[in-house]
Formats: sequence, structure tokens, C-alpha cells
Amino acid sequence: MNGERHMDDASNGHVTRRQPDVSNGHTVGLNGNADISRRRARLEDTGGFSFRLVNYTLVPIFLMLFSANISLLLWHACAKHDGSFLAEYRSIAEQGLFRGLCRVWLDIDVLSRFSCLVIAGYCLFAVVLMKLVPGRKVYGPVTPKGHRPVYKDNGFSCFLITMLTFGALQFVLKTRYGLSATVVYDRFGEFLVTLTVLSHVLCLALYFKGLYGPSTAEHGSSGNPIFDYYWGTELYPRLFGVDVKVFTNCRFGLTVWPLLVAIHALKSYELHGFVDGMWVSGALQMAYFAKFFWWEAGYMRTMDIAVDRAGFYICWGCLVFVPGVYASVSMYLVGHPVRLGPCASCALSAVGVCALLVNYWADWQKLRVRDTGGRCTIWGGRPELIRASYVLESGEARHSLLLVSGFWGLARHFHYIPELVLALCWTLPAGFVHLAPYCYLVILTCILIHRTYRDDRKCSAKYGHFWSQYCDRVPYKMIPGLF
Ligand SMILES: NC(=O)C1=CN([C@@H]2O[C@H](COP(=O)(O)OP(=O)(O)OC[C@H]3O[C@@H](n4cnc5c(N)ncnc54)[C@H](OP(=O)(O)O)[C@@H]3O)[C@@H](O)[C@H]2O)C=CC1
Ligand SMILES: CC(C)CCC[C@@H](C)[C@H]1CC[C@H]2C3=CC=C4C[C@@H](O)CC[C@]4(C)[C@H]3CC[C@]12C
Repeated sequence: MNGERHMDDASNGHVTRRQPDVSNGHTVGLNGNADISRRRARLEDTGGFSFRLVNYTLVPIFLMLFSANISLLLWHACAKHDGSFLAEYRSIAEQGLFRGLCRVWLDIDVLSRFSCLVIAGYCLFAVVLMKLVPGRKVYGPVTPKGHRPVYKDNGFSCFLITMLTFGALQFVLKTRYGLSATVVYDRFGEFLVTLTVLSHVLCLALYFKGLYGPSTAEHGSSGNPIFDYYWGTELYPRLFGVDVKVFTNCRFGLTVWPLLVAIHALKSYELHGFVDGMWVSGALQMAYFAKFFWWEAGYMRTMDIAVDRAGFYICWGCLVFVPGVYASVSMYLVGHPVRLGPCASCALSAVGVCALLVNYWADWQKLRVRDTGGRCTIWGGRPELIRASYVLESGEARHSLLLVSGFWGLARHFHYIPELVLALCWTLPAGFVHLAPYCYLVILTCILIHRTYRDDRKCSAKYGHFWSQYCDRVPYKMIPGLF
């Protein structure tokens, strides 16, 4: 498809029917006008003191501490304790939990010159690609304040160029200088702590930028600085002409993850030669990234972009949690080569590819119905639709389509099941000796289950009784007949 494509306004998560934005399960209502006190009042309206203390302060603090520590401990367990959390726990507990944990952090060379140079070099490279690689113009959903984000759909090309450049760089390093990019695996702890610190600096900058120098009208404070830092103060920030969320989510998180998978596969090859478990896992992940970038314009309409603000959750998450936790399966496999044999390799690959296709197909059905105004076929028949209306903050009425057939008729978030099955397929090669490689799967399950609730709340606030109608016709959140 060439030329401009306008995204369905309906996908904007910030338009509400009768309540402020409750998309995160927190009553956010942060749609960017300057009336901070009004928003604070909204936040305070949502429950008693203890409810607010837990939801807007304690949970964010817990998540920030938990995610930072799990990213590092996962690496530390793999690097120093053969992937065993139990051994990791014992070695930390020996010194007293708090002291032991601090030792893990402080023993690592933070902001080392090497990690800073590699990270800065990569960021520069990614930004140059973002700017120079051509792509058709696509639009994000219009915000209630009338902002329509514009994107260049060049994700797939940037991904390919990055992977090819990595391959060429590795070839030159190896043949000319005897060096290898696998040094990133050897010194990954340094990278993680450096990324952690740099990402906090970015989040802090974004926090103040959202309050005092926002790029668009979608900004503001909830009145609670901790929650604001965690959730963000601006929806579509730009820094030096760069769209921050496109950079953090797509050009960093979702690109560094495949680079790490490639580095882990190389390291495994250097250590053990060809190990089919690593290659099955790596190939399935690579197919997942290719699918992601092929569909990147669709991703620009999802909650991550249209609802979640640029704060710790999304930005720090994509800069540190994705490289640290999402890429941890292949990191674990480096130290634990598992030979699957041809039958298991083929079975896992086949199930994984089917899961990937189903997930893509479900996302595609939703986009297709919206793009064609329902004039398309879904599973060979005319789509069953609910023509839902909703009202923008400005009072303007809009319409949108809710698909009730295809995968969207099985359950309201059926597409999360293939997402999980695929992740399982690329994790199973790790075997069942340790829990560490299953961290991603466990965390992903929590994120997706939580997301089914978040999305229901968001859509119910947006579509009101149309959403109730949809829920009556499709009563299950994720697993037909069960949940
Ligand atoms: N690996 C990971 O960590 C994660 C991966 N993912 C993947 O990302 C992809 C997108 O995620 P997802 O959570 O779905 O993001 P979305 O935000 O795109 O999905 C939900 C949105 O789709 C619209 N919608 C809901 N029901 C219908 C329907 N019946 N018909 C038409 N539109 C509907 C609503 O938005 P609207 O306002 O437009 O009506 C709703 O808010 C998936 O493939 C998922 O598996 C997701 C989360 C985590
Ligand atoms: C407490 C926090 C540190 C948690 C951070 C979570 C985020 C890093 C992730 C939350 C949602 C995730 C994603 C959503 C949808 C995606 C589409 C998929 O095709 C590829 C992965 C992803 C971009 C994924 C990436 C991580 C999150 C943003």
C-alpha cells in the first residue's frame, strides 16, 4: 500500500464517553489541558485515601523497584549462578538481603566508558535511520485536543538495515580485528546498569518536559509526582524532533531485543557450535520481530502508543526491561545448550509459526474491518459488527466498529493466547531445570491478563452500552469458555 493512510480516529484511547480515561486501571484522565487542579480532583475522586495510596503510590513504587531488580537479578543469576534463582538468593541472603542486593548493584561498573559508547553509538545510528529511511506517511488516532500524530512507516526497513549492519559489523570485527559483538553478552551487567541510570535521566527529563514544555496539548499532572513519574506527564513527547515513544518502543526496545538474540546465538555458537535449541528459539523470536515491524503502523494505534504516557512504565520499560527480561530466554540458553533433535525442533517451530500467524491474523482482522468500514470478509463471511458511537472530550460525536466475528467473536482478547503460545515455544528449548528462562513468560502472562482488564475499562468508558453489548455477545476476556 502506498500513499497516506489515515488511522481510525476510533482507536484513540483518550476519548471518553462518560468518565475520564481509566485506561490503566488508574483513573488517569490526563488528557492534556492545563487545568491541573481539575485533573487532581479527578484522581482524588477515584477512591479513599488508602485506595489512592496503594494504587497511585505504593504499586508504582513496587513496580519500579521490582522491575529494576528483576532485570538485573535475572542477568546476575545467569552470569554468576548458572541460571539458578535459588543460588542467587542464597548468595544475596548470606550478606543480609538489603546489603546483598546493594552489593549486586554496586559491584557493577556503572556508566562505564565502553557501555556508554556502545549505547550512544547505537542510539545515534537508530535516530539517523529513523530520520533518513523513507516510509509512507501514517497517522495515529486524533486526540481529544485535536492532535493527529504523524508517523513514517519505516520500521521494517530500519529493522532490516539494523540487522544487516550488525551482521556486516560482526564480520569486519571478527575477520579484521579478531573481535566479536558477543562482548556485549560478556559485559551485559554493565550495559544493564548503565541503561538503568540513563533511562531514569530520560524519564526525569520527560517528567519535567511534560509539565513545563510539552510538545502537544496531551499533557498534565495527576497531582501525585510519584504516579506522574511512573506513568508520565505527556502522551506524545518529542525531543530534538524525535518522537520519543517511537524511539523507545520500536527503535530501541524492539530492535535491541533481536540484536541481543543474535548476539546470544553467536555466543552460543562460539562456545558450543551449532545447538538446535538456541536456533529454534532464536528463529521464532526473529519471526516475531519481523511480524512486529511489518505491522508497526498497527502498533501505533495500540494502547502503548495512544493511551500510555511516556513515563517510567513505557520508556524505562522499553529501554531496560525489554533488553533485560524480554531477551533473557536466549541469554539463558547461552549457558544451557539444549539439543532438541529434529522432531522436537520441527514441532516447536511449527506450533510457534502457527501461533505467530494466528496472532497476526487477529490483529489484521481488527485493522481490516476498521480500514474498510466493514466492507471485507472475515473467515470467508461478512463481518458481524457493532457500530459504536462515542463522544470526544470536545463533545464531538464519533463512530467506530467493533468486530464481533472472527477471532474477536471467540473472546475479547483471544489474540493474547497465540502471543503466549509463541513465547512458550521459544522458551521450551530451555528445558525445565531452572525458573529463570520462564520469567518472561510469567511476566508476559501477568501483563496480558492485566491488559484484558485495562482494555475492558478503557473501552467501557469509551463506548458505554455498546461495549456492554459486545461483552454480552462475547462474554469471555481471553480464553473461550473459561476466562
Ligand atoms: N509481548 C508483549 O509484551 C505484548 C504483546 N502484545 C501484542 O500486541 C498486539 C496488540 O495488543 P493489544 O493489547 O491488542 O492492543 P490494542 O490496544 O490494539 O487492543 C485493544 C484495542 O482494540 C480495540 N478493540 C477492542 N475490541 C475490538 C473489537 N472487537 N473490534 C475492533 N476493535 C476492538 C479497542 O480500541 P479502540 O479504542 O480502537 O476501539 C481496544 O482498546 C497483540 O498482538 C498483542 O498480542 C500486547 C501486549 C504485551
Ligand atoms: C513495570 C514496567 C517496567 C513494565 C514495562 C512493560 C513494557 C516494557 C511492556 C508493556 C506492554 C509491552 C508491549 C506491548 C505490545 C507489544 C507488541 C508486540 O508485537 C511486541 C512487543 C510489544 C511492543 C511489547 C513491548 C513491551 C511492553 C511495552
